[in-house]
Amino acid sequence: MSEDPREALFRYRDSIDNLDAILIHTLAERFKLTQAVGRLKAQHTMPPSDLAREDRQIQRLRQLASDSGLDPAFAEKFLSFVVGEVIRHHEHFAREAGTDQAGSAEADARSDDQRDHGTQQ
Ligand SMILES: C=C(O[C@@H]1C=C(C(=O)O)C=C[C@H]1O)C(=O)O
Repeated sequence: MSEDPREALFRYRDSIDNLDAILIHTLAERFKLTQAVGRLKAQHTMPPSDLAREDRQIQRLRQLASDSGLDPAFAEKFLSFVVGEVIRHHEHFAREAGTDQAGSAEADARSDDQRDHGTQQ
C-alpha cells in the first residue's frame, strides 16, 4: 500500500526544515567571514567592493548551479542579493573607521553596474 500523502508531506517538510537550518547556519558563517573582511578593508582603506572578484564568483556559481540542475540566473540573483548586504556591512565598517571613500571610482563603478543589472543595495 502506498504511503499516506499527509505522512509523505510531513516527511518532505522535515527535510526541508533541516535544509533551511543549514542555509541559515551557512549564511551566518559566511557573514562572519565577510564581516572580518570588511573590518580588514576598513582598517587598511581598501574599497568595500571588488567587482572583478564578484564576476569570477558569478561565473563559478552559475556553472555550479547549472551542473546541479539549479537555474543559473537564480544563483546569480541570490549571490547579488547576499553581496549587496555584505557591501552594506563593509561601508558601515569604513564609516566607523573613518576610511570611507564616498564618491570613489569604485563606488561609482558599483552603482553603474547595479543600474546596468537592475539591482540596488
Ligand atoms: C568579501 C569581499 O568583499 C565583497 C563581497 C564579496 C562576497 O560577499 O563574496 C565579494 C567581493 C567584494 O565585493 C571580498 O572582497 O572578498
